[in-house]
Amino acid sequence: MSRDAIARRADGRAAAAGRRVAARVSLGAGSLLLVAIVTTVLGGSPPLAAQYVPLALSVVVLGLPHGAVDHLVVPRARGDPVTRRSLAFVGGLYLLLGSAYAAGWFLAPVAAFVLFILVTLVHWGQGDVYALLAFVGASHLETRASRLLALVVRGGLPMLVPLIAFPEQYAFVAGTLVGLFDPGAAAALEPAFARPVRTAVAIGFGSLVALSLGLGFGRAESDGRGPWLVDAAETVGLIVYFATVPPILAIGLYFCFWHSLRHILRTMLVDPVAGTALERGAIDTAIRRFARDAAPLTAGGLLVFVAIGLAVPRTPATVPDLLALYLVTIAVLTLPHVVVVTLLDRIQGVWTP
Ligand SMILES: CC1=C(/C=C/C(C)=C/C=C/C(C)=C/C=O)C(C)(C)CCC1
Ligand SMILES: [Fe+2]
Repeated sequence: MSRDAIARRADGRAAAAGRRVAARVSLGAGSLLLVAIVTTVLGGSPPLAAQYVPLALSVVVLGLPHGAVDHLVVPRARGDPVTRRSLAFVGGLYLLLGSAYAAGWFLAPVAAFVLFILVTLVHWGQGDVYALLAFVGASHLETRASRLLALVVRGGLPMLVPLIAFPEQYAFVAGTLVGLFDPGAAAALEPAFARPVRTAVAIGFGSLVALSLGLGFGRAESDGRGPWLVDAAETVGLIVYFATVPPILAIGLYFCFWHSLRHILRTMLVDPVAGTALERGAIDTAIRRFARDAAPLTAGGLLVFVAIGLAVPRTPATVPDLLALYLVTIAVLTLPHVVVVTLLDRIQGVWTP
């Protein structure tokens, strides 16, 4: 075997070792959500003040930082150096898309909110499709159509199950976001929370979940149903989770310990320094490297939070208002983040089986 071929094989083994560590970390953190289910079922809903804690923590822990390495991931995934040009591209993307969408919140807050839910559905779904392929080895998602269906299912879990199970809290949070810009406008969303709409969503989305898991079961090799079983267990687990844990708490924990953690592991795997550390199981080294990379633009994200807070017509004063302001900040930052992650998907062949 040539020296190149030996190096490639060693590379492949190392990458597989890194993905195994990522799989273990993400599954371990996922079981935190199980704890939240058990606590809620046994002890009832935690007090409202406590429900805000994970979202508040996500400002500095996992949540906001997960997108703060967007300026580094594309060149790293390509094996290219980070250049002034690549930085300017991501900077320009954030400036253009972010400010256009921020303007949209002022001009048409109801439409901006609906777009936020749709973008989150797509983005959280795309993140899970990557994790299913790279961490779980989901060979049952072998066609692009099956991956698209998995995207809708995985993204629909956090965005649609709370709508079906907790319409009042959903409407309340929607009202605070829209109300930051136009207190009278939130009434336009009311029909979305009516029982017939929720029933239709439950039937439609439930059918998609059944279709996705059913087709996957048919495609999974009979000798290796493991990845399908993980997919099915995660899907059912997340349905139970979002149907029982109150949504502000449920989404706060999910954002940190599911979506952001999985994406952070993905960014570590494309980074030579953090990736090598993960392969050796040196998770602390990988975390320190990530924290250093993400710190400056996490602070940048906080500036966006302050800027939007100063610009909204009514100064946010209550905890729900601050949460609304934070979610609008996330919305504005997420749109360009989705473009970066979609580029990453392309480089990593997530949509080209
Ligand atoms: C908190 C919360 C909601 C919305 C949260 C959203 C939409 C979060 C999006 C986060 C993103 C896009 C993070 C980036 O990866 C709902 C569903 C209205 C229900 C009530 C609680
Ligand atoms: Fe993300």
